[in-house]
Amino acid sequence: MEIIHVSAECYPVAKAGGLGDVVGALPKYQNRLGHVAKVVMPKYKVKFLDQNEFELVHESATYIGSYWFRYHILKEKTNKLGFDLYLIGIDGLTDRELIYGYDDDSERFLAFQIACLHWINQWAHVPDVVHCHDHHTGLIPFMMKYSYGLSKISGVRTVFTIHNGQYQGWMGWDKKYLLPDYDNWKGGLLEWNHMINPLASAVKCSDVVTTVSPSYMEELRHQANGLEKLFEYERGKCLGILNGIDNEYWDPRSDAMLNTNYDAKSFKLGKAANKAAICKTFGFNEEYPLFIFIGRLVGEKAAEILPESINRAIWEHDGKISILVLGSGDSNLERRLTDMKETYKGIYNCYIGYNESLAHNLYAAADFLLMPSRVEPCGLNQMYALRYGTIPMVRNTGGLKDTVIDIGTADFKGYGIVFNNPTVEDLVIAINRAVGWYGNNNDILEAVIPRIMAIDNSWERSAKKYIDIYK
Ligand SMILES: Nc1ncnc2c1ncn2[C@@H]1O[C@H](COP(=O)(O)OP(=O)(O)O[C@H]2O[C@H](CO)[C@@H](O)[C@H](O)[C@H]2O)[C@@H](O)[C@H]1O
Repeated sequence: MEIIHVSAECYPVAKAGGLGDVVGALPKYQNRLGHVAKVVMPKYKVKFLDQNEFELVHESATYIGSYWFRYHILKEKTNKLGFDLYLIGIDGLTDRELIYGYDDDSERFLAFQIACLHWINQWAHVPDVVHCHDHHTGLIPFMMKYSYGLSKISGVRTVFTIHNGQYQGWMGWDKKYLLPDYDNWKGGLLEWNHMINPLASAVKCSDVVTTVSPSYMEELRHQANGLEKLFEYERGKCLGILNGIDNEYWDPRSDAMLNTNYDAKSFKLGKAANKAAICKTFGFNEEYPLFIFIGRLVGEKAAEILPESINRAIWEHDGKISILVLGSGDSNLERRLTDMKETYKGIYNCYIGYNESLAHNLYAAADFLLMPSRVEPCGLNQMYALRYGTIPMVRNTGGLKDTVIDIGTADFKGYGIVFNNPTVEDLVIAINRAVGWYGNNNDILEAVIPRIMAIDNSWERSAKKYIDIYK
């Protein structure tokens, strides 16, 4: 089967979060199952472009509204990612340093989607499946089915995966004229609540809609930033498939970014060495339990409860804990987290920004990972933490619910700390449990760590499930 993944992110080319991880791994595992999975994404101004070799495979021009634009397609030459990677370059629109955050993001991603389909429509053959990810590619299923100029691919099956249903790509109807001419009777399929809503349109027009965990699929029927009724109505074609992780890339035995590599046998020394290095860098006491938070500093991650929770936890434990935050997002929150560094020198620290290598070292060094998420479609951090022998502390929601079992349940088969509300109270109580565990029950911790490191959350199983739905 030939599968075309279309996405705004793909690690290691360009990543802002978990979407990049998934699109950088899933196609590789699908290829190993004997299929031909390819990735098409915008050509941003990123280091990956300069550090790798590409060949020009296509050049053409088409319209966005009445504006005629040229585009070109580069293919990475060596297949080093385990799949064919195609970058669509549109001068003035895709060639930016950041993936998102520009005033003309709607036009940028719309032009990317139009160019992508314009290209595929010119192939001598048609692919079996076009698999779109998140709202940046959400207008593709509609355009494939109803744009007059794309009739050659109108019968190709489409799958749409929701990694984050909070962002929907809303745009006003004034932008309707930017889409290639389509059957006007079908215009309602673009709309939700008087706006063009790419995510809603993809849910309506795709053959199958997936979310990245079964629990999140359930939750969307009750909480979907305005689309609850749509998910209820379309439930027949929606299903949740839990994300996997790339076990080869996220492997403490061979991870080249780590200070010290280790496995389930040498974890005690290995994690201690990594912890010592991080404690030295951030000025912490190695004796105390190290808590980390990694992620976007936004409401979905309940990041705004961090400052008060950190305050409270530090006071309750008399400063005998270490807490490190790695993330970026809301600028007020960034400032608050930065200001607190001075007050809690040696106890709390933060790194505001994106740092892939630091993230790897933190998963390896920490004792506990904090994930109080308000909404978590799947969550990869908790799975990386498990793989690196770090105990996840998660709110009971979405994919976190599907991947972490509380240590206090299920005949001691659990391995994490689970709490119910994204509140300061619940997070501090969870931290109290963790500190108690760390101080008094070190034997239990030592028994749990090799067990969590052996949990298989790899992509193999989920990659097969996607193939089944394509079939
Ligand atoms: N400042 C920083 N520096 C370095 N690395 C950082 C970082 N901030 C985040 N990361 C990394 O980005 C990834 C975050 O992935 P998540 O899946 O936890 O969240 P995200 O909300 O981005 O993804 C969305 O899509 C994914 C994929 O489907 C879902 O799992 C998730 O629930 C959904 O919200 C991890 O690899 C993490 O290490």
